[in-house]
Amino acid sequence: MDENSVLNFLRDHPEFLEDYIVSPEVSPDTFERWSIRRAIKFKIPKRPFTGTPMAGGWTIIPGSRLIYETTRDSGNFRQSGECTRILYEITQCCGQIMGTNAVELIVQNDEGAFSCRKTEEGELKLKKVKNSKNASYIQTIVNAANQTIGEIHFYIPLESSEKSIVNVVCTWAAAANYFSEIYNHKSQAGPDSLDVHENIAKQRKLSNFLLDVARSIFHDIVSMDAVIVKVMNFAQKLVDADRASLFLVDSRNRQIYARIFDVGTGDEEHVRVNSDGQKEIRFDMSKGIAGHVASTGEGLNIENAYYDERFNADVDSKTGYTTKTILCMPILIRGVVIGVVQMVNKHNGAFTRQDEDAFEVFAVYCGLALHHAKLYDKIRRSEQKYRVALEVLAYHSVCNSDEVNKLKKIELNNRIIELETIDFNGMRLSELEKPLYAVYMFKTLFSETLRVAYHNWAHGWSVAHAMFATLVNSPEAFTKLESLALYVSCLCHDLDHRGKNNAYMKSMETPLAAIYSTSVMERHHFNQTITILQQDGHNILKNLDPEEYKETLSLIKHCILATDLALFFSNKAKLNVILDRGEFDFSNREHRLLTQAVMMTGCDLVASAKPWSIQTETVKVIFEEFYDQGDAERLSGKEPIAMMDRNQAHMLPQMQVGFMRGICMPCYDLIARIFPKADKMRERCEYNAKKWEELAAEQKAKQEATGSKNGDNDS
Ligand SMILES: Nc1nc2c(ncn2[C@@H]2O[C@@H]3COP(=O)(O)O[C@H]3[C@H]2O)c(=O)[nH]1
Repeated sequence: MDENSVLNFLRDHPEFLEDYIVSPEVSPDTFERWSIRRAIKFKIPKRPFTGTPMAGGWTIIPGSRLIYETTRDSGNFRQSGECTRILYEITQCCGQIMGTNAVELIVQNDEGAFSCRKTEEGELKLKKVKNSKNASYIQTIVNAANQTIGEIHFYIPLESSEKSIVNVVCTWAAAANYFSEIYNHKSQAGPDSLDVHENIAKQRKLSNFLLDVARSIFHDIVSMDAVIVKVMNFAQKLVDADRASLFLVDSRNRQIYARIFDVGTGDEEHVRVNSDGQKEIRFDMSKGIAGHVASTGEGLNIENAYYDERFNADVDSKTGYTTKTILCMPILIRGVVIGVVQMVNKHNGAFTRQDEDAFEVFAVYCGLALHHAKLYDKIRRSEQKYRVALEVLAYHSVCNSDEVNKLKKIELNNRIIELETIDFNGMRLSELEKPLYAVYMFKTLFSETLRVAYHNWAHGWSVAHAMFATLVNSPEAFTKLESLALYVSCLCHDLDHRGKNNAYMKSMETPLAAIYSTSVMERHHFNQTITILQQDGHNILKNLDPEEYKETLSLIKHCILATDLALFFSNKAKLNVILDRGEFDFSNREHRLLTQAVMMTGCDLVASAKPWSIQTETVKVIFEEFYDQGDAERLSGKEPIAMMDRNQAHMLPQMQVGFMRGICMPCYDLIARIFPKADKMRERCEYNAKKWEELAAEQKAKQEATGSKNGDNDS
């Protein structure tokens, strides 16, 4: 058959030709190449956009839905090709919109340009482009890193309006592709853009998390340690570290201590939260990577800790853990380093630049949480102080001097009989008499129950008197300011005492115990002293110059706090050692302060050095107060100590022996070593101690004779 007869046959039998063309004999590539050649040859006019299925069974779905579905599914595509497939679909979409097949996708990568075609099985095949055909119009598609990731070659001329349609579609496609890659942080456009996407995906996770942290800080007001642990835990996972810890700066001692340590070991967050930086992990700021960052305020990324001379290996030796890589950032509040956060041992390799960037953001959030914690504590403390101030105000509301003078002039009988009947006419009382009668009725009803039996003004006076008697007999011992501080401290050392001791304040979680963590009552007494000094007409120190004023206040604080018996034992021990070594020197500031402290205790316990009759009378009221405290403790379900338990009253002499021998005698022995003239107190205390021992012995004998615990016959 010659060429003509073949052509005639094919013309007469079109189905034969079509069957051949659509048979496996002709590959899709060949078919597509033919269709492109045909379009070029005949400049086939564009068919109106009909929305009908095109070659390959691909149906136009208007606009973004197509892009959405393609990019949404891109997450399920294999690593290689999901970007190419999106570009291929977009190319087909653009061809459809332009009503032509004469479009071809060319993808670019490091190896050059490739033409992209679809096989019958729907696989995309890339074929290296040897010589580019002269396309009528080329639409480029770029990624977030502004790199060309593909070109759509049109082999038919496009109007400018058509070009802008194609441009819009491709721009959206690129954006959709970009976000689909970010969401799956995968990319075909080469390592750089992978970094970009990887990093942006991380940033997206980071910003979502930090938003969550901010929400928990400002909305849930959960414990700040919980927030910080949450932040640390996420940071540790984000930078893929094995351990994380938070160190706080103790600027007074130039040390840092672990507030949160070992975050991230095991499933649950194994966290040790030290509210006040207990001993476990604490070291000088001059040591360690943490110390260096805390001192310099600059972050460090250490690849091998043991090769870095700044590294503090002591902690490893304590914990048995081996540190290799460290990422450490300072936490700053208003430019001041308050702590450092540390990530330790990245699971693969060293911490990266991205880890540093992400972690820097975390350091800010840790600072935010810590700052908030401080503010929150401050608010809580000032709230407690406010409550105490209200209590004190209620207790000591001040009336003016004019009212006081008028009230003094009004004489009331010890007992006002007519008040005890309903018929009494209160209307006839003056404005001044009413409060006076109210106080009379209060005292008549409650004076025996509500007054503070021992820690009242009489005690303050007696302690001040003891200090006066000591100072007046040793005038050269202290400076004027020291003597002033000592005397004023004695007067004020138990201001606003409530008849309860520090142990009670703590166990009952009172507002005062919430404000002061140590020497609760003594700090309150000092605070009350300051409050009085700050009231108009009450500042007896106002004539001192600023330096003297400051020195005197500091001495008053030292003296009042020294009346906390818990501090006496260490003061006594230190001073005895100095005296035993013959090193005591009155010109030494430390020695003077210790002497003042022990003198405060000596004056505070002066009842034990008074004549026996006064000692027994005083002890009576002391134990009245103790038993009231014991009753209050029992009411709240707590067992009082024997000394405060009125059911153990028979043990009083025995307890007095313990108190005199264990505390009072050592105190007066020590004072007599420094002030020989004060030996009188020691002698009197020794006498009283012996008297209590006799009473204790009698009590014991009675107990044995009667078999009853308190020696009474009716056991
Ligand atoms: N057992 C006992 N305690 C005393 C005696 N004198 C003072 N105290 C206690 O010693 C404490 C010293 O400090 P405070 O004045 O706060 O409270 C005082 C009492 O609790 C005493 O004679 N016997």
